[in-house]
Amino acid sequence: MDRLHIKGGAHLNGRIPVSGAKNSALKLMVACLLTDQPITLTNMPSLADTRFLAQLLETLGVEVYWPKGESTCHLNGAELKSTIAPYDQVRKMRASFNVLGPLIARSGHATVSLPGGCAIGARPVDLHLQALEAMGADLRVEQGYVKAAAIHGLKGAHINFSMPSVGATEHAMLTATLAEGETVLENAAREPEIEDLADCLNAMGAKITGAGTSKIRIQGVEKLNGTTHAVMPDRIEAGTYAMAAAAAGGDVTLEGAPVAALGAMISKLREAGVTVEADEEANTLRIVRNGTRLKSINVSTQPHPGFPTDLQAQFMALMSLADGTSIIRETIFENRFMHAPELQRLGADILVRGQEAIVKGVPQLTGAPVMATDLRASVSLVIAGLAAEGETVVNRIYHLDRGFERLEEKLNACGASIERRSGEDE
Ligand SMILES: CC(=O)N[C@H]1[C@@H](OP(=O)(O)OP(=O)(O)OC[C@H]2O[C@@H](n3ccc(=O)[nH]c3=O)[C@H](O)[C@@H]2O)O[C@H](CO)[C@@H](O)[C@@H]1O
Ligand SMILES: C=C(OP(=O)(O)O)C(=O)O
Repeated sequence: MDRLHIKGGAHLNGRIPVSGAKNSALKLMVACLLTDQPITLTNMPSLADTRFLAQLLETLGVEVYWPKGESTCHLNGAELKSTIAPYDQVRKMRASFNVLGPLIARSGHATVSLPGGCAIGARPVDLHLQALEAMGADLRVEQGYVKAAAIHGLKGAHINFSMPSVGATEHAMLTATLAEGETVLENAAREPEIEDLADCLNAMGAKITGAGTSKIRIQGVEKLNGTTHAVMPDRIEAGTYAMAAAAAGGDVTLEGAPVAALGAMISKLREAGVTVEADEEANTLRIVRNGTRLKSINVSTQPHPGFPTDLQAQFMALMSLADGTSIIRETIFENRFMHAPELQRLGADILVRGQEAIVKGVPQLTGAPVMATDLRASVSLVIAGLAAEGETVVNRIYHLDRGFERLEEKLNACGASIERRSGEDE
């Protein structure tokens, strides 16, 4: 199993290019199931998750042409050969469950394993299933699989989500593009990745308005076409490197950053005393911290445009070095503080009480062996390791490889010292 050896203490200076967004790319890839014409996705991040989803799509009969090292992926779903998404290919990743609705829309039936993904809470799929049922799908859950059929086709529906779920909004939107008549999604999630998906679907001939607001309207069409679409830049990756620079100190410019999508994170970094120069036209974000100690501030995760849950762990790493006490509230997932005990191994002072973590900043962290427990938790340990004195070994980085493209290369180019080694955990 791979692990990272990080020699902490170096300031970060330089430029980091931001990759395409994992959470957007995955749903864009699923869109290829809705058409018999080719889809080309550019700015694709080559990650464990995107490569893994490509394999699931191949199982379903999609021809995938995506050579290693290339950021353009060609998907051709002209002839689907299966409507079964097996457990082994769905359990590792949340987004793969979103093939269910498109398969029903295209083929009239589907059997899809219940999903996995990061172990950060119960993560039910009731809202996905309610939306598909409202559109006329007949669903049964048997032996861990959702078995679905829509004998009379899918029909547009009025769906009022009880909470703004990103995955359920995207799943309903994908499915409704081919349903007969109008679908209205109320209390829809407003994450930027939803707009990116709507832009791609509209380029394929879908009729979607309101994506990015809490009310989305989808006028069903009979057929969708192929298209070429550039995956939006990864706001979580950009936010992560911004916090790495803030924690380690230095002067880092993120290139191709989705500045407008990062408003909440930028304000929190500024409140903490970090200099952030955001240029929306040039798509750059410059992060500077020289010498001054970080101020401790409170944060509560919220659906977009609030502070993203996917940046909470990274922010905790940062606050563990701040002057004073910070309260971090996680309101989206029930169990997303698994990084706290690992950060404590590096000397952080954190007390978890239910949905809150009370972080008393310490002047210095010290390197130690730690274990990655989920994707964003892993990268919070990298951030802490970069700022810590001595060597930190982050074990089980397969979690990290799900969502960060060329992480060591990007950080080492700015002066970090991170080495990947294989073998037993240390
Ligand atoms: C692959 C991907 O894009 N993953 C992102 C997506 O996950 P994902 O789409 O799984 O997250 P959701 O927005 O659906 O989850 C938000 C909340 O709704 C709850 N819920 C969700 C669906 C449902 O059917 N029933 C239900 O109760 C969840 O348990 C959670 O408490 O959005 C999350 C919240 O921004 C991010 O952390 C994930 O990185
Ligand atoms: C939690 C994440 O992914 P998933 O939803 O696939 O578990 C994530 O991207 O942080």
